[in-house]
Amino acid sequence: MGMMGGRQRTYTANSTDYKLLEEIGYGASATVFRAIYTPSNEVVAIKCLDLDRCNSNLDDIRREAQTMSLIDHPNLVRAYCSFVVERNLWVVMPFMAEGSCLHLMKTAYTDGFEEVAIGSILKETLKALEYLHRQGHIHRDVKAGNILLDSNGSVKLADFGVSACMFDTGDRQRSRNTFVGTPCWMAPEVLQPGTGYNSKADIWSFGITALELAHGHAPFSKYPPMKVLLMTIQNAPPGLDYDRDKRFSKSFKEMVAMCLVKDQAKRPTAEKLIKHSFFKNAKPPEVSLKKLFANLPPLSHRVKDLQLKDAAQLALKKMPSAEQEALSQSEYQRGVSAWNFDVEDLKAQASLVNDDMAEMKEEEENINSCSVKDAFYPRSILRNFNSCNESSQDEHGVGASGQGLSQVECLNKRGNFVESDALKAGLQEKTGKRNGTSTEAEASTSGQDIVQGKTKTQMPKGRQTQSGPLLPGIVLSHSLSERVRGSERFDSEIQPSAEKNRREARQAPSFSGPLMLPNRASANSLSAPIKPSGGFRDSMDDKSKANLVQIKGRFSVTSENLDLVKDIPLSTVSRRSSQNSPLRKSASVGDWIFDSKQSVSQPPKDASNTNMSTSVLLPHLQNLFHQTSIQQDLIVNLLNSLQTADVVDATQNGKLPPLPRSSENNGSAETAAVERERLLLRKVSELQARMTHLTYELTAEKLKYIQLQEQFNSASGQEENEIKREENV
Ligand SMILES: Nc1ncnc2c1ncn2[C@@H]1O[C@H](COP(=O)(O)OP(=O)(O)OP(=O)(O)O)[C@@H](O)[C@H]1O
Repeated sequence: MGMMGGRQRTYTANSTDYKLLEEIGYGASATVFRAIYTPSNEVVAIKCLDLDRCNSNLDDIRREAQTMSLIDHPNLVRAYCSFVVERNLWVVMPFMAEGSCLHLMKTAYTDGFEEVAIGSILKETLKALEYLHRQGHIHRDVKAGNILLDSNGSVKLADFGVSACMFDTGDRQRSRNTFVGTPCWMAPEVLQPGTGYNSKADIWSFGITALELAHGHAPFSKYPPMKVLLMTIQNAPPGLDYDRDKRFSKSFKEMVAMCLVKDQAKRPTAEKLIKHSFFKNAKPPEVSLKKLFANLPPLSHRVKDLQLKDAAQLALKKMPSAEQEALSQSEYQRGVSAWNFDVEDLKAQASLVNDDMAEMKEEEENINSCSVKDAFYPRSILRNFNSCNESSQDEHGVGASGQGLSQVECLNKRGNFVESDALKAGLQEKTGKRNGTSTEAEASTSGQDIVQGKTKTQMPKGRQTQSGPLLPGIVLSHSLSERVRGSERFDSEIQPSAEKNRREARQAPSFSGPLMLPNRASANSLSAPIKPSGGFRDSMDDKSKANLVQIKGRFSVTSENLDLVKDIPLSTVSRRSSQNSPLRKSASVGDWIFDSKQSVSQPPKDASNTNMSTSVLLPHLQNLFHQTSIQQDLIVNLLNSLQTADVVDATQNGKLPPLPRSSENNGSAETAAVERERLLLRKVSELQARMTHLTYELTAEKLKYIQLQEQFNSASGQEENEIKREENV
């Protein structure tokens, strides 16, 4: 049983005493529900943390839970009690009817709040920080998502999941050299391992939160975590812009600038900051904040709307990029061909696809960066657990106990992704009632949403309601290996879709991949290496494989669209015939080489078969004749162009020594002239050799042509004879 601070109201650690109502929020590792505590009929909030997704030292969880239950401040959300239900930890807290500032902004204030409201929110938050810091704690996750509002306008800072005790020593002190929190809000010194940090890290996050409340989003929030990390370390600190943010006062801008100083030593303490003129003028929250939610639907409706939005975005993210590409192209075509398109709509759709593809990359990067991050910083996202502990209600024992808030390592962004994925899985997954209890549990989220006293019956017998105070024995009763197995099981249950997504993303064509050419010479790229195949082409269907030469941006360019025969008059040669031609382009040198085996020693089988009817043979031979004459022309053209181009090239490339300009250096001029002559001679002999080679090819082609003519003549003679014979008969 837990008590409400030092006051008399108590809360039992028994899940059957709580009726879960609708979902009111969700985060990386937890889902929060509105609930009724039946013994007193009081509305509370219950945060259900999935223990399988938290990978922490359970002793730390217990210590942290004990410590957190001792925190008591009007601007801090404290836990009434906590207990384990199935594989979840339930944390019972006061219900904050208007949810988080982040939710509120997403719902109705996408461009941020007015300065008056911001002033009140920040002042209350700063009071909470001042208290925490005085108690020796660092919150480490100050952000709009963790600032909760009640309908009377009161403001409370929540989620101590990543908080740490400044008085920690030894291992726990060292652990403050780890990466904890959400990158956008994290101070430079937190992002640089080894630097060490203190409560001033919260002041930086507080400054970022101020910008978040002012603009509706945190600076750099569109970028992937690793980029945010680098930008925070390398760039000048973000701030309110004197031109763009004209609507904000000088004192607000000044206060933000004080918080966002890179050198932590130069940042003010919470105690000092609260004395700033910006806060002196701040209005009481009940005056300035109530009107923010005056005309809004209840929190549960807002949360549902946001979930739908998130789900739609996720669905788009899951769409393989090829489909997105197709969608994008079809949208483009539809828009362009209809001529009645709404430009704004098109732009929005295009940007949606674009953004989303960027986000998909981001997602991928997040996954990668998380593993990188985890390698650098063993603790990524940490969460808070709180326990009710009847025997530890000493209000002042926080620092004295020396037990700092533990760090509870949880799954990273991937977990976040899975969480969103798991939304579909329903309430039972989130509340520790997974096995065969879905119907009842789901019913609890619909309609009037009340799960009257069903929680107990929903528990599987074997592990039913391990409720009671959060003590090591209880938590540890799930042995670590069991939890690891559980974690694996969970991963395998939920991950396939996430994994599939990632696989799909990986298998999707790389838009920045190399330029792939079809397996034949492209006449306008004489020096380009020809790749007969490529990974990229493998992912395409055969038809597009044959034609695809480049994919860039959102639209693929196919060879159909390209004039491949710009420089040399190959356009008359049919593609197929040029492919089968004995003349092919050498990939390495760009020379035309002659496959004499194919052309001379292996006369066409069809042609050698004199029994074949002339009507079949004739078009074939005509075609060959046509090809051969084209090839003859081609060789002559090529020869001519080579003879001139090579000399010009050689001079331009500086292979030949320049002729001396003055008569002063006669000796050196003579040497240069000799050298030049020598090089020219070599060039001439090279050209001669090439010419001989080409002449050989030409002769071979001529020979082939004569052979074909002979075959043609004999075939037509035979046919004539046959016709005559038939006539005679
Ligand atoms: N006591 C409460 N009353 C009302 N809403 C709450 C309460 N606690 C949490 N919420 C809502 O639930 C959301 C998620 O809660 P919380 O931040 O504790 O989860 P989390 O998993 O730690 O998330 P994150 O990792 O994003 O911080 C909050 O942003 C808020 O909207």
